[in-house]
Amino acid sequence: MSDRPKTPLLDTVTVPADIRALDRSQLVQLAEELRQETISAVSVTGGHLGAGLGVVELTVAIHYVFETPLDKLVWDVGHQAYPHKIVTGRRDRIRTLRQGGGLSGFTKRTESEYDAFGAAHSSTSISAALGFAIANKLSGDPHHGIAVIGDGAMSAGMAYEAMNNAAAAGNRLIVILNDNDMSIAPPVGSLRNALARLVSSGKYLAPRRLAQKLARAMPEPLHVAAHRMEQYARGMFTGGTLFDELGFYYVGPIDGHDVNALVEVLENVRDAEEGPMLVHVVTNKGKGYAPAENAADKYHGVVKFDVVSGVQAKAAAGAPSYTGVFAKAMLAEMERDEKVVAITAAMPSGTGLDKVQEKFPDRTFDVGIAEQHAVTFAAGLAAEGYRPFCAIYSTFLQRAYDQVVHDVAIQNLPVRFAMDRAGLVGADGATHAGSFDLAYLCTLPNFVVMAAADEAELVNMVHTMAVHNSGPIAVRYPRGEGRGIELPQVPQALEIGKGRIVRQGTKVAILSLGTRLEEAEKAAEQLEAKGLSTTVADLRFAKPLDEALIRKLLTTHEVAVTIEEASIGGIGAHVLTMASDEGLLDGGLKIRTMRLPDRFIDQDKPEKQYDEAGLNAPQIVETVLKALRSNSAGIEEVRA
Ligand SMILES: Cc1ncc(C[n+]2csc(CCOP(=O)(O)OP(=O)(O)O)c2C)c(N)n1
Ligand SMILES: CC(=O)[C@@H](O)[C@H](O)COP(=O)(O)O
Ligand SMILES: [Mg+2]
Repeated sequence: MSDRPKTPLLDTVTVPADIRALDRSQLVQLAEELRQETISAVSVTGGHLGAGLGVVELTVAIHYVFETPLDKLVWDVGHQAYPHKIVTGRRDRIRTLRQGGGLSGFTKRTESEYDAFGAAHSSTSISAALGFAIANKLSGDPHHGIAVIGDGAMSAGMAYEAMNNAAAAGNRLIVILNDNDMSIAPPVGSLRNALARLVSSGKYLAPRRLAQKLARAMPEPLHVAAHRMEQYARGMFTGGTLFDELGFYYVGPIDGHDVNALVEVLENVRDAEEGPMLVHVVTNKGKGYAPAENAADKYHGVVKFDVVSGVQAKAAAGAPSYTGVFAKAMLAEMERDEKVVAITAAMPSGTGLDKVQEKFPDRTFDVGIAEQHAVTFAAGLAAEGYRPFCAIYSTFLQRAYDQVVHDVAIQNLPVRFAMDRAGLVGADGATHAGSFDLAYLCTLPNFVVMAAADEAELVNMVHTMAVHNSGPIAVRYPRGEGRGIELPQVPQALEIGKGRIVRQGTKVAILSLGTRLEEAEKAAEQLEAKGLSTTVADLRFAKPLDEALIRKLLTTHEVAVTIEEASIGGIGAHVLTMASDEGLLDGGLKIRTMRLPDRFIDQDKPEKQYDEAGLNAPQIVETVLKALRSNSAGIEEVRA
């Protein structure tokens, strides 16, 4: 248990009104105590640390200047909101972060009135804050919509869609750009250079401040001319024009760790008649905690750690992660075929492509937080004969669905999709669960969709994708470790649409897709022990179905159960559709589908989440027994 820091001033703060009751001269101390409390809390919970440490002063200044929760504060991604949670009535629960029944690791409307908008997927904050701003303008409410968005999140198109529409909000919309020159990895693209120019032009603030003072001192007609001069002053000296052209009044760059400077600027911005405003603050990710500041990733995501040394708890040496196996398989494919290229959307380490980038820097592309662009960029590469792998988490690929349909499926272009984090993901909770990729991909003509049941399967599936060049193909695999089984030395290309029997029985058939196979095999053991001979099949392909295998299983067993770690609309739905189309249900077959429930599952340990989802061995056994007890009407007969 890490010793709690001494926080005499923070102890007097429960909600932001308590901050606003303080003297401004006390804010520096408050910020430091808030930083120490954040470090202490995350040392026992793990989670996102660096981003939160970078916005401690900003959090204090925003809640000091603005009348939250009446002013609506929207944190982009929300991973930096732990200090915000501590000063908005949740300090007593901050050590339950990202745990079952505890606080979410992101902002969440149902958790607090101070969480104006839920987040976790990036770059939504300006759109949401604009919604609040326009609502206030329409209702005559003088309060603001405030978006705090990072430089990484600013690389997503959605941010520009929102800014393009923002002028209508006038002074009700305030965007605070938190520029720490970091995404999860260093940021990419031209925006980074534009922001760097802004930051390096520190002298800029003086001329504009001078122009402002002039503008205010002049009578009306000259005031307009001076205002225009002030606008040009901005354009002349900095890239602030980027935001000016989008209709924002650019203010910055400001030292994001100088709480007094922040308060002064935010008070001016709050009271400005002009708008929308964009305040550019410059911060350090991991600020105030040396192990984070000195880490390459600035402690973006950490497990429990020792506060004094910063050393993170070592996970017991287990099986290689699916991500690591994927990266290794990608390296082999890129060695073998120079046409194979790899694309990530700001997740090089999360997808394992950082390892690939080291070896093949010219054939590995980090496009920033831009999944839509990533997919169509890959489609362009495929159209030109390359073999692009888009490595995008299942949940983040949701953002690029139209590009998947319109640019890839309809044109039948051979883009490969490596969908990591498929299924339930544990501490990140519902926003990051990869629940829907089977539903959203298996409806698409031309697509081949696979699910790896273990890490050996994943190696063969990556190879299958590399050599499959006649249309789009996707593989899904979960977060975390594999089963610790031997990997194929020479990967084998799988026959498209062919599943496999992993255990032969006669009475019960379990049709598994993906890594629930392990639970299916356990369930088969338990059923055999009850005298119920059980077949287990790994379908491997969600699309195209192995119709011959499925037909055989459904016509030679009394009970059939499908199981997948995916929402409704996955393999179960497709097997039932095939079975009903072919009349395989007419002969009294008892078939049940097991899938994720039709609700969002909050953060918890993955095994607990799968228990809650009803997808573990005991629940498979129970499903089979209930089916056996049911009569022809499907009604469970109660034993006398
Ligand atoms: C659509 C989407 N893609 C990817 C991610 C993964 N992700 C979480 S935080 C982050 C980096 C955000 O960088 P920035 O906005 O600069 O915030 P910082 O961590 O630097 O404070 C990324 C890529 C995400 N949350 N949402
Ligand atoms: C905040 C965010 O979206 C990412 O940092 C995400 O939490 C990473 O997830 P993994 O830890 O599964 O890579
Ligand atoms: Mg950043």
